[in-house]
Amino acid sequence: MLQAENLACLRGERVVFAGLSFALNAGEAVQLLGPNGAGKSSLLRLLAGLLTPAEGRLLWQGQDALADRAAHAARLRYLSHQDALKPALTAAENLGFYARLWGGEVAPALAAMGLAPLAELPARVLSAGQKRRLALARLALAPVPLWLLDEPTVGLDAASVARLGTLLAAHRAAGGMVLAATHLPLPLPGARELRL
Ligand SMILES: Nc1ncnc2c1ncn2[C@@H]1O[C@H](COP(=O)(O)OP(=O)(O)OP(=O)(O)O)[C@@H](O)[C@H]1O
Repeated sequence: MLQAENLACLRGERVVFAGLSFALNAGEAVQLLGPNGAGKSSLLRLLAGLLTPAEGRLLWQGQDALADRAAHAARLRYLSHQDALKPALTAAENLGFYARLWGGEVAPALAAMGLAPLAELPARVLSAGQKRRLALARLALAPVPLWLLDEPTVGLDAASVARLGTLLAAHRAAGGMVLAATHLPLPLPGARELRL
């Protein structure tokens, strides 16, 4: 279980949010909602261990999640606004880089996001939506319990949103947790809403 207790986040000199508490159990999903600048991306970065909370605690199975940042990083996938692709590498090579880090098979992960026909194209020639799909295909590599997704469906066509829905459903059915910031409807049936 992931538990946030009384979290506060400072960016620059400003308090972005404070007194934020929630819990996420195996198989559960939360959609992070709120206007531009409300702190959704900041919360995801904080949950990913990339920002330190100004106040409060983040617990994983009842223990301080951020005491060992490497152990925390190993239990999550964080997808930011940026697709983090190397433009000169092909789609398959980009995913292969992460497969070597995390384990998993490149071909089924590409297929999960409908990218098999584009496997040998350099990432620089992919369209915006295809780049987003390639970033999302990382989720289909080795399983980890916690997915933190920042506006995952921006630029995706309907078929790709449905493919992401399949990945999300399988992840949750296996006990995985999802926190996703979004301004768009997400394929996350039964997700709770957390409004910042
Ligand atoms: N490095 C930084 N230094 C100072 N302020 C920052 C920094 N990064 C973010 N902020 C501020 O923190 C606030 C929250 O930003 P954040 O990106 O978390 O919002 P968001 O809810 O994800 O917004 P959006 O819906 O536009 O993606 C904003 O007011 C932003 O200007």
